[in-house]
Amino acid sequence: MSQSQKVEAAYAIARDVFAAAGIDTAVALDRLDTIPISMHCWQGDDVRGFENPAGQLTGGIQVSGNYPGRAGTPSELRADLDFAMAQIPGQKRLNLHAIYLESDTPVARDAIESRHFQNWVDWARKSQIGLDFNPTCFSHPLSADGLTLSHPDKAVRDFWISHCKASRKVSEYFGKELGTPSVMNIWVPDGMKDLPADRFAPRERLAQSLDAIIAEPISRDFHKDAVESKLFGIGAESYTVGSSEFCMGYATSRNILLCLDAGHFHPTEVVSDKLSSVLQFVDEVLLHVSRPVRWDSDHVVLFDDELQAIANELIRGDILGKVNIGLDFFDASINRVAAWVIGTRNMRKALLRALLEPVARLKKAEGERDFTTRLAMMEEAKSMPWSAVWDFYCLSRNVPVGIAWLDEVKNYERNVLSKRKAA
Ligand SMILES: C[C@H](O)[C@H](O)[C@@H](O)C(=O)CO
Ligand SMILES: [Mn+2]
Repeated sequence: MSQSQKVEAAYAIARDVFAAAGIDTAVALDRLDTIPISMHCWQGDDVRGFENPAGQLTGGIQVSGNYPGRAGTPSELRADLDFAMAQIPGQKRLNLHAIYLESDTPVARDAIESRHFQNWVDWARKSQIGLDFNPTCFSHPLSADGLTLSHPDKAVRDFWISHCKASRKVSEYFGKELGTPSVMNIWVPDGMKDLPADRFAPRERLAQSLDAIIAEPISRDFHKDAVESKLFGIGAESYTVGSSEFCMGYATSRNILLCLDAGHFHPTEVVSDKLSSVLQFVDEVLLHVSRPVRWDSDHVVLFDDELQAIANELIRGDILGKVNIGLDFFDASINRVAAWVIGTRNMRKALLRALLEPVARLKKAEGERDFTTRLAMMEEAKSMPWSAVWDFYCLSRNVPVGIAWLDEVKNYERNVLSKRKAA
């Protein structure tokens, strides 16, 4: 029996097991195909971008590791993305930051235009994927004291307001060109290392700046605004201007998207439990699926309990139409392409498992207050043969089955990454 035949035979058995539990695996796989996952460009080059790649990463985030083979040019980054995406089944998008612009001459952040991203748009069109966007409010001299949109100096605030306004235009362009709205997420690092004497004024200024940014209406057919909260950053341990309450209140009152980053909350809080709360008050959410290890460390997403809980919420709550799935991690201690593949395949795998859950039966048991049945079914679902369905999914979507993708990545490392000049 060939490897493919073994995968198909295992799938045939699994399909019958799931059918007996009332689940149609073919329907689940078709649905899985349509769920976009927005991969973040910044895993490929340690959040350097092409504006000033030699500059320092600031804003209280940090990439550690020096694994060889980092993408040093836009073409290298796109080649790495092409390669990574070919190892991952299902619909993908790409999430770009403003510092990934391309220009022969220096471009100030407040002067970025859609033409600086034309190569990305052409690439996305060819790859048949949508683009998402982010203004970059860090790694810049005018963010050096840790404040941007909430800065007390109006000139500094105005600079970042202009950058975010220009970014909205780029985002709108993406949506118009690619026929799928671009979600533009505003995250600012603003905060203070030590106890502030005035917690009010910076938040008041941040709200005013954001109001100025989103003042011009842009059709949601092309562009969607989101704000991302955070608990703390390096150098902003005592106070974060864009806290969870701030962003939740802002997104709710201005009718924009709220971005929930899995690493941006107190250690015992989980994003999976927040979705059903925040969606009572905002009509759309952006997820930054990440993995905090003791702090907002942005480790590669694992196939762990919280990832599964997030995926289960998306399916059990029937909220896929309201939640944009994005990833946010950056690890330079391992092969960066492998990091994308591991994290994104894990997200997709968790979605598959969630789609194979007997949701109707679970809800029925709960409705009848039969919590014994609910718990028993949830536990049995874990050992259902979902992995045979996953292997078949990969096989039928022409991506490597099991760990076969690692051989591909190792070859790519040998033939491409190891020959790179980028330090
Ligand atoms: C690079 C991203 O914009 C950044 O990771 C942001 O989303 C964040 O999570 C900061 O901690
Ligand atoms: Mn994030």
